Amino acid sequence: MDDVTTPRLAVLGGGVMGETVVSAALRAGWTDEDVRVTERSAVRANELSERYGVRAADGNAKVARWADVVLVALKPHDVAGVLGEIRDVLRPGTLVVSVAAGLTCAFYEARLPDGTPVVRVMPNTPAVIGRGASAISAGTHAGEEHLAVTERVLARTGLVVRAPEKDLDAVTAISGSGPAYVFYVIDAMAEAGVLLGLTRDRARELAVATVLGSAAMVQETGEHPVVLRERVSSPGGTTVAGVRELDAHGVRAAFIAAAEAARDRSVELGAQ
Ligand SMILES: NC(=O)C1=CN([C@@H]2O[C@H](COP(=O)(O)OP(=O)(O)OC[C@H]3O[C@@H](n4cnc5c(N)ncnc54)[C@H](OP(=O)(O)O)[C@@H]3O)[C@@H](O)[C@H]2O)C=CC1
Ligand SMILES: O=C(O)[C@@H]1CCC=N1
Repeated sequence: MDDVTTPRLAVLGGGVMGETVVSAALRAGWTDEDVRVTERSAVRANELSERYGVRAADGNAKVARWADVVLVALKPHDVAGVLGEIRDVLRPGTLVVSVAAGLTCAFYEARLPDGTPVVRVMPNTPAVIGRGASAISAGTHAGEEHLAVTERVLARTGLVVRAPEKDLDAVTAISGSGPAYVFYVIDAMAEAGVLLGLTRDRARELAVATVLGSAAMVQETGEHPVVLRERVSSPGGTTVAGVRELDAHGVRAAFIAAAEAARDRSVELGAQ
């Protein structure tokens, strides 16, 4: 594997995240000849093949032998079995990239040939529209070139940051699972609008635009969210009345508890 040619990319598991990676790699310059995906279900394999023009008919071992980069997008409890299928066919130097929640680089290194470079990634689903946030960490045998290749694969998914592996369970809790929290907030705001008499479509349109605009405002102004919140809150006005209810209902504490629970679950998934 080198940095100049496009490495052959095998995605093991063509579910939500596997498909996201396939589509991002194709947008980043990989041709459909240079990407293969594996799937348990033939129906799903056909669907991916028709949608992206990539080969999806082979098993994990055949595809892993062919690849320069093997990206594991299986559910965490399926990974150990598949590593058993591919460990004896990997060519020396093949990079293994994992997006599986909780599973450490050491988990892979213990199940793959000595010296296998491993990079652990925690992406999120907005990657599918190029607006994701991912953190990547190198395993014991992965160096700068392996991180760089991983960044090339993820180049069209959105933000990609490098992080020490000890942070990855926290990253999983915040940005990995985070889109679900934000979708939850959007749904709750829209539902509130319906309660107050807006049509469902209008309420959702306003909730989405408000979340998008507010996130963009934090990013573009560089201001602290508290400062921006205070700027919305006119003295004696509507916003302080609303925010007082969020405090009274423990919404901040609920977000912290959600993040801790997600972090703990990530640690638990990695302890198999
Ligand atoms: N969804 C998300 O937002 C994120 C997910 N991740 C991680 O990505 C990984 C995949 O998650 P996600 O895409 O949501 O899950 P999915 O269930 O959608 O994808 C996994 C896919 O792998 C298939 N599969 C199972 N066993 C095999 C096998 N032996 N060979 C080939 N394919 C197989 C599954 O088929 P079948 O359904 O038939 O079992 C399924 O289609 C997880 O480890 C998760 O932690 C990370 C960040 C975000
Ligand atoms: O829910 C999960 O386990 C995966 C990992 C982060 C987002 N989805």
